[in-house]
Amino acid sequence: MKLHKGLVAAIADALRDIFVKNRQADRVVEQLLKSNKKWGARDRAFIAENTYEIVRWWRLVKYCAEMKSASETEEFWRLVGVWQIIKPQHLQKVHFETLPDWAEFAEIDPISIETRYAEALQTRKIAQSVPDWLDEVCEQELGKKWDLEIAALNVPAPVVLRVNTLKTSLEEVKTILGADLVSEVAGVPDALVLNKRQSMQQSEAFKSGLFEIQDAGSQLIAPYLDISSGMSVIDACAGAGGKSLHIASLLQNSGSVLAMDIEPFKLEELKKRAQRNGVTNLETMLIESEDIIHSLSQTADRLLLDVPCSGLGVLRRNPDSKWKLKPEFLENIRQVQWTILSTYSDMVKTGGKMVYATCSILPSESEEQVKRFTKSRKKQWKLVAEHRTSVAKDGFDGFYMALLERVG
Ligand SMILES: C[S@@+](CC[C@H](N)C(=O)[O-])C[C@H]1O[C@@H](n2cnc3c(N)ncnc32)[C@H](O)[C@@H]1O
Repeated sequence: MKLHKGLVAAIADALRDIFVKNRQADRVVEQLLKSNKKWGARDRAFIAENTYEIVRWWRLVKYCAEMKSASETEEFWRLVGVWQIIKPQHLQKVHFETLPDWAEFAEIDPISIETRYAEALQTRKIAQSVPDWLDEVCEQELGKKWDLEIAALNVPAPVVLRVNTLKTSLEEVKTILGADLVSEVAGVPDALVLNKRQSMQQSEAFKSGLFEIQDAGSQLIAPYLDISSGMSVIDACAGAGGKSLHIASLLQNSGSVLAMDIEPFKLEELKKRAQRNGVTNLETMLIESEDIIHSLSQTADRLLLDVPCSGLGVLRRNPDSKWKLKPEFLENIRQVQWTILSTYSDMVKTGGKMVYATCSILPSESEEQVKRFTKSRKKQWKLVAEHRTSVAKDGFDGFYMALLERVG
């Protein structure tokens, strides 16, 4: 592949938006590709791939370029050039022979970059591209496991579909998409993984609600609630409803799903998705104050608390969150998780069950919160089971789920 100035300019602009204007990487790439219809499929793939790669390996690329930070367009051009030099070794991808002889790349010395790259590999936080504070927190909480986990979290994730059993079956979706293009996932009955990455949102099958895009680890959470037909289920941190829709399909539209959140725009998106999915047993409710929670005391057979978290378990899908996450956020979010767990749990009927879930690899957001909860509510709650998925261990995003029963 030959480097073209137009493509490098596009990647440099995207990086500037992400790192200087602090915009979300997936939005930036989506908007960039939409606004330039003249690029062909290969160009689009090149821009998206290289932008995400540089975001993922940001610290490593800057180290090799001997740059502390970047804010000017020419600095982003240089970083794109430096990435082209280290990429073949780093990702074992054959790319192109030499960097073009452009004025924008005049300051790049391939030999010193190779030397810096070899040095970088000696230090995990540079080689794996993580901020100092995050490397410390994860090492402290995970010990040796952190080495394997961060290496796996730096590999792009596959595209996984959840077949919507309200409308179709796994076999039917396999036939529609082509049985040789998808694979089943052991232990996750509605999941199909695409053998080759591609966007599915424009397909007719998606638009008619035959499947949703949802990681296999995430697909284990709704079934963990141990749902039976006719139950009333509350999903109290429903967001745009990935798991609410799954709950509705497990109920086969019987009983009820109450999807709650503090963000109205997420619930609006959920309503559209529910319609596309053929869901008829779901209502949404905006949490405007804690009074709403108290008014629902002892009403749910099942409660899902898919709490807000660091998102460290889904880093391979959102590599920019490595740079956007801050220690203060982590501290604050643990407090929010605790408040949700200790107050919202009251919505469960005695004899009912709840799942507390995070997409975090950190015990402090997960196991430790549940331990603290069961210890302080010994007479009311008992832990039935807990489970973790891990990119390093099973190839799924890093989710934690605990099933608890209300006994008093
Ligand atoms: C991990 S996300 C949920 C993802 C969603 N369950 C899904 O499957 O797509 C956490 C959600 O909690 C919501 N949230 C944050 N604080 C909350 C609170 N105090 N009460 C309820 N929801 C809250 C956020 O708006 C966010 O949508």
